[in-house]
Amino acid sequence: MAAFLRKPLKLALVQLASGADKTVNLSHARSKVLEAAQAGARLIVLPECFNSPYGTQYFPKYAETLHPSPPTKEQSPSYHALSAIAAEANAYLVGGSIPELETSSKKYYNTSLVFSPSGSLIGTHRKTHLFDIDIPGKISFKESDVLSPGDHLTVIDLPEYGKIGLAICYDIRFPEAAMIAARKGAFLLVYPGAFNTTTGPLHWSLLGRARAVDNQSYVALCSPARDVNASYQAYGHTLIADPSANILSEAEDSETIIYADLSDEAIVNIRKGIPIYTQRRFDLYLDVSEGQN
Ligand SMILES: NC(=O)CC(=O)C(=O)O
Repeated sequence: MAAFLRKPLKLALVQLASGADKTVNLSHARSKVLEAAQAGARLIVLPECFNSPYGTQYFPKYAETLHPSPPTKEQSPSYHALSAIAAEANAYLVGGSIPELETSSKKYYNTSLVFSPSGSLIGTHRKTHLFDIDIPGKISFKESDVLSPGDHLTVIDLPEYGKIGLAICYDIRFPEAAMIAARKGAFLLVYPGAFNTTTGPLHWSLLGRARAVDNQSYVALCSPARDVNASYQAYGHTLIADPSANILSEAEDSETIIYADLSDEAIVNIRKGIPIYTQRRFDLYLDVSEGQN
């Protein structure tokens, strides 16, 4: 079996505490990413909306322009900060996500930027499934009031290590995208995400483990730390699941960094033991949208 992960990798997920001040958030992200790099992490992940509070009322205020790429520092301070932080840390950096304004279409997106250890942008993902839910008496949220959905699935090659699938938060509820990334060879599925205190206890860990067991890949879910004064309270519980769906590490709800050592053997062994990869009947479910009314 070909290697999915070419050499062992220490992964760090930063459960960052962010506030209203973007400049402070960026400099705080820098110090936590450098701390993770100092501990040996070579792939470091920040949470969804890591440089702002999370909420539809905040997206326009905090949005940055990313095109044409590279943007100027005025257009996107976060782009330049993340690029510099990745280079200083000498690590791959999944820059959580930030609200993006595409000036040509005047559309807003929830966008993740990924940088190499030299500080080059190597991938982006715009959240493809928007968080529009209504659970009476608990939580109503409608990202689509402000945001537009991205229209691409994202797999990024980290040259020394292999491929990662990248998606954002609500995207995890759609197993098709995860399976496509895994079948393209991703050893890890990364989700910066901000579940809340209603859906988090119900589904966060379940979905992380489900995507791991479906795909026999590592899964990383990276949340902001909970801010009890915020209008939207993130669940926290940043976690890393292995390809057998064991939770290798899980945070509580306050700021912290969690780590895991990822190896190719863990992927190869579970795929040998429970060989669903070769047992799949794609002849029976070529087009899963067929059942749609
Ligand atoms: N915030 C999200 O995008 C998703 C979420 O909280 C959920 O799916 O639950």
